[in-house]
Amino acid sequence: YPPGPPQLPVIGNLFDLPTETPWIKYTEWAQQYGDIVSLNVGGTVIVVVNSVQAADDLLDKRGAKYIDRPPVPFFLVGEVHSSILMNWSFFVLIAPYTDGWRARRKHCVRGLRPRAVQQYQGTLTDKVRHFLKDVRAQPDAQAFRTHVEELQGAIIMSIVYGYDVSGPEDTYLTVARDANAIGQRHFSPGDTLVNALPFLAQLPEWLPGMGFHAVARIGARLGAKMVKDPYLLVKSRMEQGFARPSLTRDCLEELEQSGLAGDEEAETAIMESSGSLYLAGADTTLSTLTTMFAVLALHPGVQEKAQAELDAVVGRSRLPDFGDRPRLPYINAMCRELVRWRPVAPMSVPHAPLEDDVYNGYLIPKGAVVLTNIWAMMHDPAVYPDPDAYRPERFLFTDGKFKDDPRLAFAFGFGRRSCPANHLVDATLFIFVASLLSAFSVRKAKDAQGREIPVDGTHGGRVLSHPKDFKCLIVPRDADAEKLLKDIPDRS
Ligand code: HEM
Repeated sequence: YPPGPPQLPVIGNLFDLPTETPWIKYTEWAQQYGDIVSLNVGGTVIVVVNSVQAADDLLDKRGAKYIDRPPVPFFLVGEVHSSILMNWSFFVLIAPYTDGWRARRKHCVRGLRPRAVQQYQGTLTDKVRHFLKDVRAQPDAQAFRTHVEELQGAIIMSIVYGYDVSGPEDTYLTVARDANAIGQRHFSPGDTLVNALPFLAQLPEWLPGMGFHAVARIGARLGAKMVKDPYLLVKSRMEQGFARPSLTRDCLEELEQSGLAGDEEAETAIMESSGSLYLAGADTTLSTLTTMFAVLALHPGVQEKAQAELDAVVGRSRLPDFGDRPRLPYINAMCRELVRWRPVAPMSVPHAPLEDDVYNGYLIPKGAVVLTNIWAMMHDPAVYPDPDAYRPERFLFTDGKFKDDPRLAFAFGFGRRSCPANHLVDATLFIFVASLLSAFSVRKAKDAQGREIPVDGTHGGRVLSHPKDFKCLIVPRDADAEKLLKDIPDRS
């Protein structure tokens, strides 16, 4: 196996396994042991891939081998374990490599490809403008997080189902949010014991510590509802002839054109791939967008440069749109630097090899848990000097033109399980940052004595990274900005 920290008999590295911000410890091990590090936890081999070269060699070039996911017992069903917990086999992100996963992934990729995302630019712009209006109405120092949460929910429901959520208590949104909360709390082995020791699922429920069964039942019910209800809404709207364009509608129309309308298996694949997207996209988007507020509060100079660019290109009499994008290199560079600075999935999502593999003389056994250390790749000082500094200039040429960096695609993973939503995230980030800074300035909040409250730019988390709680002030830039905000039409 690849080198790694020393192991104890039987339990191996059980007590070495980092739980909070594991990417920091994994990066330290990478410095000590090299590009590929291995651990052993009670017989399961964990392989951490720390460099772009090794990740590319293994997960991309040998992608067919690394296409599987290790099981997440709390989420899965009888084929893998003899007991049934949440039964979220619909969830593309965690699904094992099967024909069912392939069909579901195909819809996600198709529905989120660049041409499809272009079709959603109007929706993204509208939703972000409503968000600006919400912030103006309730500029409280911590409420921005709630507004961002509502924004990401509104974007996903609109793109996936052509459905406008009615507000934070919207029925469809509430079900998705509650299901997601259970999913996020039970994903990693450190979150739920049954993930580390799957045999526990077979013990009687009345035993102490078996409370996870009851939670799994709630998760199962919510998951089924989240997948089915909005899908049936789209179907009924299509029958009545007024379904708005959406990922689900497009997939169903394509099915019809290929003569497969009514095919239960094909329709289920569409329903389940759509139902996966809130789970995969909600917290990732939330973390990324809220981090931008920390960046702005911490870097007033960056904010000023961005606003100067917006004023020169867009002016003060309208809000920006996607047509402005090619002339806003600094805003584009800010978005790229955000993805690099605080990668939201720092250890990606584990892959699992379908068969034994050998790399540089080391064995990576079938069924190992293969983690990709995206954090180390995005913070490699040889590529990004002073990596913990937020510096958009990394992505600009000396003449100020935008300098793209293909390495940033790796923030969305590698190989055949890579994130299908990278174009959507890119578009969302751009319109979000450009619109926000046209209307508002973000500053550190002040305490009762008028002293600035420090903003902690570091992140916490286990699987996803998220900014630690912080406060900030979001104030309209001036009278022009107030007018722009007032002119945003109310939600229809
Ligand atoms: C900043 C935002 C996001 C980041 C950084 C991100 C990153 C990732 C990463 C690292 C993976 C695992 C890749 C791998 O296994 O190699 C992934 C998978 C996935 N992401 Fe994202 N993601 C983001 C937002 C979204 C959004 C908004 C959606 C949906 C609308 C989404 C849908 C998915 C899906 C469906 C998968 C599973 C793919 C599969 O297993 O075949 N992601 N994402």
